[in-house]
Amino acid sequence: MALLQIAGLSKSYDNETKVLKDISFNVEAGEFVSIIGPSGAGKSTLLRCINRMVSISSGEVIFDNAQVTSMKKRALRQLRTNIGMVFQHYNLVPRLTVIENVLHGRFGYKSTLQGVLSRFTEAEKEQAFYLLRKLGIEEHAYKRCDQLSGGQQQRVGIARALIQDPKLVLCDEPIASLDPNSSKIIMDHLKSITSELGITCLVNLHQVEVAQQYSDRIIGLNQGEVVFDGSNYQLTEDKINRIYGTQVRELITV
Ligand SMILES: Nc1ncnc2c1ncn2[C@@H]1O[C@H](COP(=O)(O)OP(=O)(O)OP(=O)(O)O)[C@@H](O)[C@H]1O
Repeated sequence: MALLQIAGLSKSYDNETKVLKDISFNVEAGEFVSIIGPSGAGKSTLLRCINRMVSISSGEVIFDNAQVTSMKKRALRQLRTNIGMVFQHYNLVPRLTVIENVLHGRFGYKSTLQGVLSRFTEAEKEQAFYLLRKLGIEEHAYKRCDQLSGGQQQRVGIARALIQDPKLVLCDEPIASLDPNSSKIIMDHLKSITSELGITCLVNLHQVEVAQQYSDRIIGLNQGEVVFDGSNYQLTEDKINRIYGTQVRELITV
């Protein structure tokens, strides 16, 4: 069975306008899937429905055989432990050190008291350093996060997601705030999460060509609907036009 199954998913924030309309697709374990589409197409909302950061208006999201749509508190906590999230603006605690931010990824496994006291095991600390080494930022472990560049901060965000030991990592425009060099470093790391660690990745992207370069599969959203679902080779100019409408030329040449 697919790791993630989405069937007939619709979302409205105001009970009037549907931001997502009858979305259906599956993601297999070990896939690297990009979601592309113009601004406002519903890409972030879709990711937020998957980990229930927003409620689902109708339809089904099934993750790892569990029905996400109806999950209550305890089940949601478990879900979010299994799903790591990487954000455009990193969502780190700026005044805390890199290593502290990474260890925050373990909070889902702790009791409230352990969390408040920041009690982490030696194995968790070793794993945090291992991940920082893998991501090439171990030397910054004791620096405050706000002393790091954007690209370095995003690598901290990736380490924090990975230390959760997730089955799926959701990335919401992970390179939208980064220069081309840092973007490449981040995309290479995200790709290796799937190719080396076997963790499934679902990545929202603005840049078509980045999606084409890195993805096993691309899903195109337009006005809340899936208008393309296929491989890079199937994403012809016609299909890109269907996804972006008239904005296509501008976006492709960015
Ligand atoms: N919390 C919210 N409350 C009300 N409307 C929202 C909320 N979040 C998003 N929307 C609306 O839902 C629609 C889809 O937004 P969403 O952020 O999911 O699109 P997106 O494809 O990720 O866009 P972008 O690429 O610009 O981030 C937009 O019209 C947006 O204004």
